[in-house]
Amino acid sequence: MTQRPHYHGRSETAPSRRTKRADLPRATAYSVLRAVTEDDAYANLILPGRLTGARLKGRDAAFATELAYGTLRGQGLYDAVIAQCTDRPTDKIEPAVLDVLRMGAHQLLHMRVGAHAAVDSSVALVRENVSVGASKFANAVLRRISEADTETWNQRITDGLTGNARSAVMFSHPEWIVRGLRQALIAHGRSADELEELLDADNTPARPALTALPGLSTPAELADGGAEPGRWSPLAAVVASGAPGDFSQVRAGTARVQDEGSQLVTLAMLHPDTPDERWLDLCAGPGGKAALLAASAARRGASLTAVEVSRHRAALVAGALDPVPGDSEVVTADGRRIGSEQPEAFDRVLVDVPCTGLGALRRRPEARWRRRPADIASLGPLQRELLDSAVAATRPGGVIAFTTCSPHPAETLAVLDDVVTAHPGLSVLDAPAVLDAVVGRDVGAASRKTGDGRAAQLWPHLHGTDGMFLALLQK
Ligand SMILES: C[S@@+](CC[C@H](N)C(=O)[O-])C[C@H]1O[C@@H](n2cnc3c(N)ncnc32)[C@H](O)[C@@H]1O
Repeated sequence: MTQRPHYHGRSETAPSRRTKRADLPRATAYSVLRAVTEDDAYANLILPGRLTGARLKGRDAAFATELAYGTLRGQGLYDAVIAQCTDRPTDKIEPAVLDVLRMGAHQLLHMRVGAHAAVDSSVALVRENVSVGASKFANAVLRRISEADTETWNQRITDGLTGNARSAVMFSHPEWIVRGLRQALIAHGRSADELEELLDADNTPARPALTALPGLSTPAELADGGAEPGRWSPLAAVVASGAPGDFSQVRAGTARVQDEGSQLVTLAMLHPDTPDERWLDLCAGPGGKAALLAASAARRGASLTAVEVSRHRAALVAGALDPVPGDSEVVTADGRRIGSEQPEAFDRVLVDVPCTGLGALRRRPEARWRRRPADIASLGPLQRELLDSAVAATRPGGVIAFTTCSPHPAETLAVLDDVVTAHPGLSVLDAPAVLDAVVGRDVGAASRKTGDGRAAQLWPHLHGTDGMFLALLQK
């Protein structure tokens, strides 16, 4: 059994004093957990506003962030621990109390918070937000958790478990996702021995990466503001401390928060040789890749059409394109219709299909608990129809980039195989070689061979990026 803890806090030091009242960082993290549990909120969308609202900065903001995100990621593991400390099944514990217990367990087992501070502040949260009676229950459970160390708890909760079931508890993932990620490693030609490293990477907070939009800002300017160089993308800078909003370029929309994996797959579709007049982004919301495409199109004299079916997300795309000069339009429409409405009209087409997001779990702390196995099957037909539409919308000789932020073979290689079979005129380009050319060195992203080329797969545990999949097709 591995000895390491499986969570890595950005800030593991607590507001230090022993407390009988809930302090502001903990109360803020708790309010985020409640919104996620009660209102299906997305933690990464609401947390920045809650931090600002509570006027938390620096160390306190980092502590609240780690508390909220770490608790959400570790929920499965903490529920297994809590289940051993009470006769009450976790689904019979009042959710407002369970959120505090999970947050307390995170402090006790994976942050360097003293036991008294972790227990007392949690008990205060329950007393202030639920009831005195419930706070006594929380006190008893958390004291029991504090009586053993992390390693002892790891042994207790995995006792008798093997294989995927053990990895699921140990690394706090639903078992069906562990199974899917194991299948993904094997399908893309990697070893299943990497599985625990991959699960561990999902529990490791990612530092935000920025894209300097070509012609509008540069990585060097972002470095002047304190960012560090990116690892792969020629446009990347990494926020080493503080928040992305501290950069004037981010506030102006000339640099954007964007994972390096997303930067690379977007740059890759611009690499193959083909004329540049009209470009299409068929699934554009919220607009990260569209902004990079629009800035690049402006420099090549091309135009961009960004299609998005959701009105709300189309508005986000419009906001992302606003600071970018050049010829771009946002169309609120079903991308499945574009192929028949505008056949053979575009030179470069991006199809960044809706997917389970299993490659981006480290940046979406609660996503692993929201997704269901049925999502994979239900997204399959839409992914194929969007790709078919993209093929129809591409002019002969044009290039299509099929991307997902999931490595699951049912959402990547199986979709690619079906589309290549349905359109015998398509060639599969060597996407890993294109990524190598974009980066200027060996990226090591080769997946398996498909048709006359190869798809590429990036991995959180190998590349430190989201698990982006890329296939490049030429019509
Ligand atoms: C993975 S996201 C795209 C992310 C985007 N490319 C970016 O980098 O910011 C998939 C998007 O496809 C949109 N979508 C879903 N079904 C669609 C359809 N039938 N036509 C067009 N867009 C669709 C979703 O609303 C979602 O915004």
